[in-house]
Amino acid sequence: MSAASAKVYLRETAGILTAFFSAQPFSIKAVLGKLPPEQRGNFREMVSGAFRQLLLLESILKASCDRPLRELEPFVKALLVLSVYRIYFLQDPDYTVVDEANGLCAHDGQKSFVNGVLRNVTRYRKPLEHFIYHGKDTDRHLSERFSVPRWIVEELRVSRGDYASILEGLNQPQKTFVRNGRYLRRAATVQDDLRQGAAVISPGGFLSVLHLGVGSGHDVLDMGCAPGAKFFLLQELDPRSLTGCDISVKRLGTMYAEAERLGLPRPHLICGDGMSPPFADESFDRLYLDVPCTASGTFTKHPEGKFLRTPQGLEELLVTQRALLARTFHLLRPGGVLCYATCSVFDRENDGVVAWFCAQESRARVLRPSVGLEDVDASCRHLLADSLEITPHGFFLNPAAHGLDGFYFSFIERQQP
Ligand SMILES: C[S@@+](CC[C@H](N)C(=O)[O-])C[C@H]1O[C@@H](n2cnc3c(N)ncnc32)[C@H](O)[C@@H]1O
Repeated sequence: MSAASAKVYLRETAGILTAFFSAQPFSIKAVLGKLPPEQRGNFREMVSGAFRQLLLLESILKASCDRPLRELEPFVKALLVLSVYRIYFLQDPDYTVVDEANGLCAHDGQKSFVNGVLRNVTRYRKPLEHFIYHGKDTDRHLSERFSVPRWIVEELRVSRGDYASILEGLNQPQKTFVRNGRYLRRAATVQDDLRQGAAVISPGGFLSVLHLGVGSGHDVLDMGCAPGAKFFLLQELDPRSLTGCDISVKRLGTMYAEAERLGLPRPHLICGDGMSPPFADESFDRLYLDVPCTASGTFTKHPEGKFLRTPQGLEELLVTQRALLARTFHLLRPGGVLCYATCSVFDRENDGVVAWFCAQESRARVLRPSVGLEDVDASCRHLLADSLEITPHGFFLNPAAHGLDGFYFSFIERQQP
């Protein structure tokens, strides 16, 4: 790759980090869309890697910088974080990193400051372990080791004995899965897989849809359906009717082209709010409810999410999740089944919501179908087998075992009166 083209993805990565440090909105997806295809992999690696290790990178920088990091211009901080990531995690040659950081500086003042800090980083280089706290405060140690805000460590610790392993699993690069029809396998090269008609889906999403018990005589609703990973698998199961509903017209809009790409009939989609659903009660036999959540199970894929979520945001989501479950349950016919799903690893968003709901709705009963893996390619079946846990109210794809996306699902039947 030429030096000039190398700079494009570096500049874009620095741009994303600058926006983040300035508390401005940013879109990694939008940048991916405008980069030439051959630069996307480098950009993705760089931006995900920097967010994955952010707290550790900041610790390294603090040791080499004579000013508090919060006083640095966001762009300069971004450039330094990125450079330290390249030096420590990509083992890029020091001189290339310094040279390319220089090339992105706006003026000589920036250049000499960046040079000075990076000179300290490389001259007094110490192993990564040196920058991690190793004292008695385990939460602090884990927060620094896995570069995750402390509140996330605490949220996991209160409900999961294996919280350290989950944090480790979530800090790995993503493993992508795709399906062809109703068959799941590891992606080879995602772009090639997509060209050949595969669809990306998380292992947990795949298993939850297949075990909802959709039959040819069923009317099915997918609430919170966009952009459609589970919807299109539901469509493959060929129910009597399938309706997708989502509050976001923009997200719904992408689903028609995706159906066409997959060779499926034009989907029946309705823009509506699950809090006041545009359907009569008792209209459906099966309901897939993919609620908005912290998406903490997808920090492997979107490590920036670790820093965008907040404890306050989690509390608000819990209120929404309970309300959506309570409201949509009435859309089921007696004997119907709802799948409550999240891509969260926080127990309060998962079993916590289902337990709360079952305690106040006498007609709700948790079902425990046996979740088989026969539709999963033999070469990766063990990954799912090791990761799938039965919880008090549902099933949990645990990232601890192999770094798969965390996912939770529970099947709740509306009992006959
Ligand atoms: C986890 S995402 C769904 C992912 C989707 N099921 C899939 O498999 O591709 C949650 C979705 O819920 C939608 N949503 C959030 N609040 C909603 C509400 N009150 N009513 C309906 N949809 C809502 C969001 O727009 C978002 O598309």
